Amino acid sequence: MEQRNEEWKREQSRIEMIQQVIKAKLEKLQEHMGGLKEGVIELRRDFWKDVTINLDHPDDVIETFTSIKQQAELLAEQERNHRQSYQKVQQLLRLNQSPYFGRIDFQEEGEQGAEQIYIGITSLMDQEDEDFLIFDWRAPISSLYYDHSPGPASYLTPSGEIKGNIELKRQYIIKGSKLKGMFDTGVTIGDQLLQEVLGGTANTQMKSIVATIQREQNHIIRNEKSRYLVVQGVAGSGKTSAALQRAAYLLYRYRHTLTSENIMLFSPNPLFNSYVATVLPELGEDNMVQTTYQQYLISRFGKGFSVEDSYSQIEYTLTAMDEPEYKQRLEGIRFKTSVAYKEWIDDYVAKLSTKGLKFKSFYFRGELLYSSEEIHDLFYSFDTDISIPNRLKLTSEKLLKDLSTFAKIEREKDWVLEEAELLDKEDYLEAFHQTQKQEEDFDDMEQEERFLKKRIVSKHLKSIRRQLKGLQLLNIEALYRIFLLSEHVAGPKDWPEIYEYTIKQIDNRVIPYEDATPYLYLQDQLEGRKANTLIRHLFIDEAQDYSPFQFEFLRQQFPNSKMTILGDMNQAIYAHSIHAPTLLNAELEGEEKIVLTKSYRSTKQIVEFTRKMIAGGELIEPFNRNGEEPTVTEVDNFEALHKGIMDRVETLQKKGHETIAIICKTAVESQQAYEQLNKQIDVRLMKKETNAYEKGTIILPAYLAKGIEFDAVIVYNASEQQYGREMERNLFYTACTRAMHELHLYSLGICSPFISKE
Ligand SMILES: Nc1ncnc2c1ncn2[C@@H]1O[C@H](COP(=O)(O)OP(=O)(O)OP(=O)(O)O)[C@@H](O)[C@H]1O
Repeated sequence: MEQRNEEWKREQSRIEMIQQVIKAKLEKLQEHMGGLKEGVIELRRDFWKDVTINLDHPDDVIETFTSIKQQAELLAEQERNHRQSYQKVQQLLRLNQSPYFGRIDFQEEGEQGAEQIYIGITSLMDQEDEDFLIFDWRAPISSLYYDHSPGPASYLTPSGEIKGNIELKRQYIIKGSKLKGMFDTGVTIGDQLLQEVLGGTANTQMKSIVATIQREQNHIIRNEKSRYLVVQGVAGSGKTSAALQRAAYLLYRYRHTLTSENIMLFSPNPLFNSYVATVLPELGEDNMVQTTYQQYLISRFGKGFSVEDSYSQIEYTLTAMDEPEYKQRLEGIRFKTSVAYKEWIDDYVAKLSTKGLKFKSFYFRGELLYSSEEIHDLFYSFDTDISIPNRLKLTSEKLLKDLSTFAKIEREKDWVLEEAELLDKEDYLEAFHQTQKQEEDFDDMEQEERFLKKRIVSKHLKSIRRQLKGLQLLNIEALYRIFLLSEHVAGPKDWPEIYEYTIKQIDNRVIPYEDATPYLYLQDQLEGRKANTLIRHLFIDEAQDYSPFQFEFLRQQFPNSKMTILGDMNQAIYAHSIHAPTLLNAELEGEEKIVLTKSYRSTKQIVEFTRKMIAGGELIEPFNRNGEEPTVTEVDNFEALHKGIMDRVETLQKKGHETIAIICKTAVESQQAYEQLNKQIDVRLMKKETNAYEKGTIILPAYLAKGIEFDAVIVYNASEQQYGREMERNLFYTACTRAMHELHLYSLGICSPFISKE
């Protein structure tokens, strides 16, 4: 005890020493920044004073230009300096609150004595900038802390492996610069600390887990070799957490070549996007680019079509079982997301190389300029060995050349002069300015008129030019329609009904969700891929929801990206992904697979209850945190259902649970539940457009709860009727696994067969 007290005092005084260092560094930085700020202000104010402007001779112009450039560079440099110092201040302030969370004493082979390595969210040097007082958690040596227990250990550095012995491994809880807890740990990273973290209340924003990263998660975070890193992890195993810390790791590891703009996250919905958006800033990094697949599709389609959203598709598959075309729609969804459908498109594209492409016609002021037949003939006049996109390029180039000649002739026509007379004052003014810029010695009036005529014709040709330059010559919609109707090798039995449904939707300017990817894929095959080369690392969360076709599409869109693909087959909830191949189980060349089986989110009782709902669930290992047994209550009318739920909400609130989710199967059910419950308790309804939520009691459909967690979950109606079909199993499992501390199920009539009666 005595010894422990001594240790405690020693650690507390080290924290105080660190505080002193931080204080001194902050003072120095603030002084420096004050100077910088004044410098920037002064530079901005006197910018023009310090440049000599002389435009009399070409030499003077060059000199003036150089002088402005130098001044601008100086200003940019000072501003950059200021920004960097500001970031340093932020980091120091963060460190001041909680300087580190871990320590290892490492005796390196061949060295005298063990070195004490303190680990925090960022590094700190001593006053003299000679030794590290704190190591960044992402530094090579810090991996010792995550990967090893006391005893022989090694870590990798860019110049090779370093071996040695860990003599001590310690964890700290430091709040407001005070030591609140200290544990010497064994095999896993601080069961005790993890207990404490996981036992806390749910947050409306995800938290970073750097202090308690587990060994298997550390492998995901630090993996650098694989082109595709695929993580199959059970519900609550920390996939999303690992992904976010991995992004922070990559930004650190490749800090000279990679920025947050080069990393992109595809997440399941906007709500999830905002839920995870604070993790990277908490770690002192800028957030990465975040999107959803739906947003990506919409950005590609533009205004021409409205793209059915994935949730409308789910709502349909979960509610429309009694409709006559239901079976065919489902069959259509499964087929159109498969690789077989992609192969149909590939065959079609191959045929189009020699004949059959449909082109747009282009009109100028209501009159036909280029007919689709004319463009067709021009296109097929080029050698068929040249790819379709390249022939489109040649066709466009030729048309653009013709267009210039056409424009010159058109400028002399009467309509142009007539239109010129109707121009605004601004147009004239601009024409005047343009004329002033010309060096030729023309009559000004003549110049002005020429300029105006050119401008008028250009304005009318702008849209045509843009389309030609963008190689948008093809009528993709017509081609997709023809494709649907053409002869194919064996496909689904009800193909005619399936394509008729699609055509009906397209007639109404709607692209069914299952057709959106194939449509764009066809377009890209023909027009050439619009590859995004800025993104170097792509994270795909909830990867079980992506079909093999969608993945192929993404791979083409991001050809230079490495990918981290994370998901859980048991949470596949789309009609195309249930018991079907998805991105998660695809065989990818250059992939590495990591399986996570331990669940951290929920109590042991909840994990033991939910794992019986799925095949292979016995492999899921709960983290040892105890709580109450989940409950199942069967009632025989809605009144009793609502009464039971309301009483439960009250009890949960009294116990101090802050986020309580009443999870329904669909949006329709959520709306009905809301209308009933809202009359008596304070609840909020979450819809697909919702992109943030606050603490309190909320009602939402299961598919919107994906990826998120709550203190307590109440399943609104866990009856056999609602969750009885095989395709509803995963949705049910997903809903139940959102609970951290308590799970309660209410059922109108007999409860779902997915609940084990043992
Ligand atoms: N090493 C860890 N230390 C502390 N908390 C952790 C750790 N790993 C996971 N958690 C916590 O467990 C919960 C679940 O993590 P996360 O959401 O990342 O899991 P997931 O695998 O993406 O879950 P799901 O697939 O069910 O959405 C979160 O509250 C997270 O903070």
